[in-house]
Amino acid sequence: MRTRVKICGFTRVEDAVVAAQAGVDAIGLVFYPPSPRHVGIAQAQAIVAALPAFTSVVALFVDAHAEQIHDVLAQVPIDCLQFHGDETPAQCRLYNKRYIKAVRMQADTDVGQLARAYHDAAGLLLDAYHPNAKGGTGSTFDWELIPPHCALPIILAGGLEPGNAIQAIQAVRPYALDVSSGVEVDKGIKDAQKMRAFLKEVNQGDTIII
Ligand SMILES: O=C(O)c1ccccc1NCC(=O)[C@H](O)[C@H](O)COP(=O)(O)O
Repeated sequence: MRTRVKICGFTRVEDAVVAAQAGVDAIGLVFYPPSPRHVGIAQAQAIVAALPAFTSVVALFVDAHAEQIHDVLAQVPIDCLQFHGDETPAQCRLYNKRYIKAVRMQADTDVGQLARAYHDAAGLLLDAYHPNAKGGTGSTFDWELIPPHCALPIILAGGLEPGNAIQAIQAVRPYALDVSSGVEVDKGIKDAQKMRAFLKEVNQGDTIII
């Protein structure tokens, strides 16, 4: 099975269009005001309206109030939610939407236990831990912490870039890769060449494995 790619943290229509043309599977929109990649409703609507069919839209939240999430869902066509905070399984299930639970990996993180707790998630996104940031840090983590088998699709994130995508695919064999900082010129500003290079590398990685 080919490795899917989500590029996260778009703030500009033109960047999302380039990503879609290059073959990205999903784009991520950050609805978390402290993030430099945060988008408002109008900007999110403009980005989604510019996308072709079959490019999924993932909306990312960090411990958001339910009203904020309902507000986004009512106004922006979202395919999937992504929770990056301390949301419980019950909170993730409130919206009748497919969801991804993000986990910031530490030495004692029990991925198997999390997969059981969030058993109805569409995937577990495994990201680097940082004491002061919830995501989008550009840091990798020790991929040895990921168990070889998991009941949920694994979405590998954290410090990916053109240059380590093949290595990531070979080491982890994830369902998908998720990248943000590694394809940017600045936070929220994507680099067309880096996005294309990343997607090309993932295709190469899949070819090597097959
Ligand atoms: O991107 C952000 O600013 C962000 C802020 C708060 C929580 C999550 C955030 N991003 C989540 C993502 O899905 C990123 O793509 C993921 O953390 C990987 O980021 P990076 O290491 O920069 O590739």
